[in-house]
Amino acid sequence: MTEKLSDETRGPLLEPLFAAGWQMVEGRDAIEKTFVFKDFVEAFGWMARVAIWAEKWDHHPEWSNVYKTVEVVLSTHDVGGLSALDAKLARKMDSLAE
Ligand SMILES: C[C@H](O)[C@H](O)[C@H]1CNC2=NC(N)=NC(=O)C2=N1
Repeated sequence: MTEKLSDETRGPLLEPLFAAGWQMVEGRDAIEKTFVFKDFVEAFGWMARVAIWAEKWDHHPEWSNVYKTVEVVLSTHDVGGLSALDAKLARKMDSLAE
């Protein structure tokens, strides 16, 4: 069952993501990161690969794409804030962008 991150669990899960360029969304329990790729094909290819994992895990990003830039916000709507699924999807996004 998905649960909102507790005070004890959020530090260890989120600190590595902050070090990797993620940050808290102002006024919301959500994380955001802007990914910039070489061109549109790279950006959209990455989105397609992420989408397969998102669907597999039934956990979907809020994102927008303009040419080679993808702005991502992750939060768990079912719990009204961050859950471990957001950290898991963020790590997958980072590894697929490498
Ligand atoms: C019914 C379905 O499983 C839920 O609505 C899933 C789908 N994808 C989701 N994605 C995200 N980011 N948060 C959710 O709470 C969520 N819930």
